[in-house]
Amino acid sequence: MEWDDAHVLITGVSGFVGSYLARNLVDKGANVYGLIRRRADGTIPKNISHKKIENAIHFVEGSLEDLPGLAHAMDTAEPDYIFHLAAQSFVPRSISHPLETAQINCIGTINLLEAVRQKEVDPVMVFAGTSEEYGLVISSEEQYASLKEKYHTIFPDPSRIPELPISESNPFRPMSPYAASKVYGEILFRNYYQTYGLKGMVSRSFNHEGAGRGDQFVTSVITRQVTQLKYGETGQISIGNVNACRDWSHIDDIIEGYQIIAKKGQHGDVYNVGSNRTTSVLSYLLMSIEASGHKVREISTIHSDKVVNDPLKPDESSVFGINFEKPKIDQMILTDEITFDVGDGGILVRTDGPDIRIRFDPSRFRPSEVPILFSDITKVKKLGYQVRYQVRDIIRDQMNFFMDAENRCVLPGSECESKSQEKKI
Ligand SMILES: C[C@H]1O[C@H](OP(=O)(O)OP(=O)(O)OC[C@H]2O[C@@H](n3cnc4c(=O)[nH]c(N)nc43)[C@H](O)[C@@H]2O)[C@@H](O)[C@@H](O)C1=O
Repeated sequence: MEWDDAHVLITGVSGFVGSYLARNLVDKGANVYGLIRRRADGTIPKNISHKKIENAIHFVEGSLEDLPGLAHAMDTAEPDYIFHLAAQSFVPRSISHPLETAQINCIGTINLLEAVRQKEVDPVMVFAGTSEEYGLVISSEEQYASLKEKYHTIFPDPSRIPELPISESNPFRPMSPYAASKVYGEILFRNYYQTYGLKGMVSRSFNHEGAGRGDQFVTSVITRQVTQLKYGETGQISIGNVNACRDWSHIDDIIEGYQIIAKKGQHGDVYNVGSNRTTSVLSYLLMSIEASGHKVREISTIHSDKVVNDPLKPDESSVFGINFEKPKIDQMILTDEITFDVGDGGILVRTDGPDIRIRFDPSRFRPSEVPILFSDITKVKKLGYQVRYQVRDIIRDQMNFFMDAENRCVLPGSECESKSQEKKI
C-alpha cells in the first residue's frame, strides 16, 4: 500500500497499537506525526523505544482534552490521514473510573473532530471503534433465557439467534462505560461525516494482541504467568473468567486493517476487523502452557469434579451452525456442556511434565461481562483484508517477549523494575 510522503497523524502513538502502526507506516515511507502528552521527566515511552522509532516520527505535544493543543497539532502535521487510537481502553478501569473514561474517549474524540473542523484541514480519518460496542451477543436460546433472568430485559431483542458471527448490522448492547464511550465516539465520527462532510470511517476492531500488549489485558496476564512458571518465579497461575470467548487477532493483521480502511473504505462507513474465529480464555491459557513445552493431558477442577481429557484435541464440529477449527474444550464451553465458576476454585492441569495449578481469583471477575465475540469480516475482506496469523502465532510472540526477564517484571520498586526504566531522551 502506498504511503510515501503522506502526512499521517496518530493519536495514541505511544500505545500498543499506535506504536506498531507508526513503525509500519515509517517503514512504508510515511511522515508520521504522533500526538503525545508532555512528559515532565523527559522519558521516551517504552513502546516507542522498543520499536526504535524515537528519531523516525515527529512528536506533537498535546492531549485530547486540550482543543487548542489539537488545533496546533493540525497546523504542525497538516495531516492527509488521522488514525484516532488514543483512548482509555481497559474495560475494568472504565468500570472503576467511568468519568475519566468519558473525558478521554468521548470529550477527547469530539475535541479532535472539532480541531479538524475548525482548522479546515481535510484528512481521511479512521476511528478505533471496538467489538465491545456489540457487547452482549446472544449465542443460544438457553443463554438468552438465562440472560433475561439475570438482566430482566435485553435491548434490543435479538432478531436472530445465534447472533453469530457478528456482522456490522448486529445491534449495540455495550456492557461497560468503555463500550458506551466507543459507541459515542463512532456515532460522532459518522455524524461529523454526515453533518460537516469530514472524511471519517470506523474500524470496529476485535481483540488484538502481540508482544508488548498492555500488562493488564488477559493475553499478557496469561503468557507472562506461564513464562514466570517456566522460570520458577511463581508456583501457580491466577485468572478470572475462563469461559469468556474472544476473536483474538495478531496486532500485525489489525494494523493492516486500519490502513486498508483508510485507503479503500467508504467515508462514513463501518468495518469489522477481526479474524472470524473465537477462542476461550481457558484455551488461550492451555495453548500457552503447551507453548512453554508441556503437552496438556487432562484438566480437572479443584473444588468440584469436572474433568476433561485431552482438552486441546482439535474439533471441527459445527457450533452456531458454523464449522470452524477449535479445541475440544471450546466446543464444550460454546455449547454450554461445561462452564467454570469461582466455586470451582480453579483448575489442575495435568501435563506430560509437572501438574500446573490455575487459581480462580474472584477479584479478576467482572460485574458485567461480554461472554463471546466472533467476527464476520466479509465486508473488510472485500477491501482486500486477509487474516495471516493464527492464535498460536500470537502466543509464540508474547511468550518470546516474556522470555526477556525485564519484560516479565511488573513489581513496582523491584530490582528488575529499576533496570527496565524507560530511556531518557
Ligand atoms: C476489543 C476490546 O478488547 C479488549 O477488551 P477485553 O475483551 O475486555 O480484553 P481483556 O483482555 O481485558 O479481557 C478479555 C476477557 O478475559 C477475561 N479475563 C479472565 N481473567 C482475566 C484477567 O485476569 N485479566 C483480564 N484483563 N481479563 C481476564 C475477561 O473477563 C474478558 O472476558 C480491550 O482491548 C478493549 O479496549 C477492546 O476494545
